[in-house]
Amino acid sequence: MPEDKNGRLEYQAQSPDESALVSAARNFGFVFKHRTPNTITIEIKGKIEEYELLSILDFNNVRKRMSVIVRRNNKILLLCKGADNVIYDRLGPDQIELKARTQEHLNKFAGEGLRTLVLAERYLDDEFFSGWRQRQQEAALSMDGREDKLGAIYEEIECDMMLVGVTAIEDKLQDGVPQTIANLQMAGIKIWVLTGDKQETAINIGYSCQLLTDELVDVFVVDGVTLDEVEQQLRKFKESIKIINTFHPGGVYHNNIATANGGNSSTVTIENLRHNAAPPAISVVTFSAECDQIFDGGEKGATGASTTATDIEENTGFAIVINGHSLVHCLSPELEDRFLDVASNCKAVICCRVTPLQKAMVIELIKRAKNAVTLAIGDGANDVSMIKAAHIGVGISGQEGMQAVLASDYSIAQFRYLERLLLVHGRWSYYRMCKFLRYFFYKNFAFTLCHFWFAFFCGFSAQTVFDPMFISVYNLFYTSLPVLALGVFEQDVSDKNSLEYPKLYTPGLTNALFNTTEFIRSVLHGIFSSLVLFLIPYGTYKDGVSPEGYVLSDHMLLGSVVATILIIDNTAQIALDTSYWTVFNHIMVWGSVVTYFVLDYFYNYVIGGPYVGSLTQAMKEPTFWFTTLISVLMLMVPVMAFRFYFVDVYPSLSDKVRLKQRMAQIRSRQSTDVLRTPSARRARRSLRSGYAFAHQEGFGRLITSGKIMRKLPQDFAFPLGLGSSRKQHSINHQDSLNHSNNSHKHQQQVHLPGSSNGGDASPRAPCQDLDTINL
Ligand SMILES: Nc1ncnc2c1ncn2[C@@H]1O[C@H](COP(=O)(O)OP(=O)(O)OP(=O)(O)O)[C@@H](O)[C@H]1O
Ligand SMILES: [Mg+2]
Repeated sequence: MPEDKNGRLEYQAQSPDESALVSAARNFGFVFKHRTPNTITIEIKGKIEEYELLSILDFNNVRKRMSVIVRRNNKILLLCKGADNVIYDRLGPDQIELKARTQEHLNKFAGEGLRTLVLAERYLDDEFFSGWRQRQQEAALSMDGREDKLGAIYEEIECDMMLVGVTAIEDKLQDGVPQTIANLQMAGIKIWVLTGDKQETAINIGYSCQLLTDELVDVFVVDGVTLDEVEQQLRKFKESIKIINTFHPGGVYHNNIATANGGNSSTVTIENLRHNAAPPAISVVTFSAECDQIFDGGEKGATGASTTATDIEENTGFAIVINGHSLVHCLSPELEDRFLDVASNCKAVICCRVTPLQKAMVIELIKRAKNAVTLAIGDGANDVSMIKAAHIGVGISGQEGMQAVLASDYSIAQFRYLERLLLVHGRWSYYRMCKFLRYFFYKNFAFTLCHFWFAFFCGFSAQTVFDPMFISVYNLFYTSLPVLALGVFEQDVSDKNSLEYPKLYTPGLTNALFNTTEFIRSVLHGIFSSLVLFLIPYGTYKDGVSPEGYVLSDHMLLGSVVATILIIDNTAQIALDTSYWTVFNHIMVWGSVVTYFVLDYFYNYVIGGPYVGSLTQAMKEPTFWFTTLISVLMLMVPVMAFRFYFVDVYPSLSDKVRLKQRMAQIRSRQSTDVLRTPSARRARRSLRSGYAFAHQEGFGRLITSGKIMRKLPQDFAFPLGLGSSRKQHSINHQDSLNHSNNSHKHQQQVHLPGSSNGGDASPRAPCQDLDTINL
């Protein structure tokens, strides 16, 4: 539809291709002026021409073409545009030379990454057309199988056409696509591109978004027409992979050894990388982070998650490009295993000329056969089925309309925001959820099992150790909000660092933060806590008498004391777990303890609960305070020792990044608020000497000066203070190894072909080496 905007014609089109074409024609002096339901008016070099519009043969993704039938000067003309292979199959005879020349142009355009459309025309005689129209109207009115019937009728008329020519439209990548893909790959996510474009265009896009690189050993192209051909091609590729793996043990084979995965997985699918301001989005990317299955025969080693990611990224191996007609066979039950086997060995998978249904089928296959978590991202109506099929559907709102957005779970405005969605929000969400769960199990086991131990001392009489009111509101009032605040606000590293170190994402892929082991650990921790919580007060108060001669060994007093220590322990525990303190966390955590005492008083004294006076009496005696202190120390010291040991000796990437973040904070705080006081100067001096030391010996000795120790969060101060320089050496060694790999990679990235096509001149270099975290 042409629209007059301030004297200039603007076009509203169903597809951005079309608006680009009519705009270009307008700029060359062929203006699409006006349109009514039955007429089209154009202006050719100032001369008005009017066409009668007889019929529109709509586009769909199966037909991959569309036509209009128009009449002018009593001649009926069919004009058709569509995908090259589809139009070529429907051309009349005797155009061999024209076809060959056009094919050359097509290849050239597609090789440059342009979206091509082939145009053709056919003059129709009146009689044939009226007969056809009759049939078309009948088919259009039929109640069942209308689509198929119309398809067959369209087929009748869209044949014997004359080739007119070919158009090519630049479909620019959106900003930041190569960078986003690189970072997501580094995060251990596997990417598949599913596009309706032709093979050459798809490969070119693959290069410009750096999914395909010159580092690849081989790019396999599957274009077989029959099942046998496709099978043979797949078999051949499998052989090549085997041979190369044998001869390049440092390459892909290396991955086989090092990939470690808990058997779970995650796959992600993506669509549309194109620029909003440019013609339409065409690419679909599928991600899969199935580390253990990606590499054939990969042994499950004992390596950690970050190692897995390193190995994935080092896999320069293979890429596979599959054509739509071959994909049909690849998705058949006979070949799907073989197909997945080869695809899993490839760093990049690109499927071209794929129909919307096939996009969904690919995802279904990955979900089913790989047991992977999939994410699909796309912007067009042709991505809707894929977005619906994937576990997580992301729609990009852009020029291709809102269908994808409406079908999706998340919608974003640009492809590059996916990085933040996954690496920041996705990661935080997982981290929060796991911490929440671990704490939740812990606190409930610690609470519940006190009754179990008490059963041994109350003759299994089913008497409860706590006040029934306490039991009812323990989870509701005293311990729910702190863990909720943790579940909402917690973050181990900042968003900036999450993006800077994509490998921080990998624990999620391997379910490292909450799994059976973690569950058992929480339960054991709960059991241990409940033992201390019950037995220490029990031992203390068993035959207890106060100095004034009051008997302290009664059930209610014991119950009150255990409950109080339990609440204090829960609070201390969540305070230790919280690494990101907001004002809400403070209110919830400390407020919970205060609430406990206030409610206990209110319930017993004001409402008149049965435990009136028990806690008050206990609190009057030093015994209570010592018991509380000893119990809390016994509960917290082992936990802290255990955590500090691991943070210090086996720091995860997240620990290291947190430390770096913390140091940066201290530095900026040092330089701003307390600059001029003598103590600040001393602190800075010690910080500096700490740094000097840290550079030589790792960060182990950094915290030896008291000033800094107070500034670090508790879970860092101790481990660092206790740090052994021996271990730090090994960490540094590992870092330097990573560094050498990484600098090698960066060097290679400079030479990537098509990086200039990315529309992303100064991408943020993916920073994934651990040694940047050096102090
Ligand atoms: N409006 C149209 N008119 C005629 N042909 C079209 C039109 N839109 C697309 N085509 C042809 O049909 C093919 C398939 O289109 P489809 O929408 O499935 O995928 P795409 O837009 O090329 O890619 P993507 O899957 O990345 O969106 C296109 O490559 C193009 O050749
Ligand atoms: Mg499209």
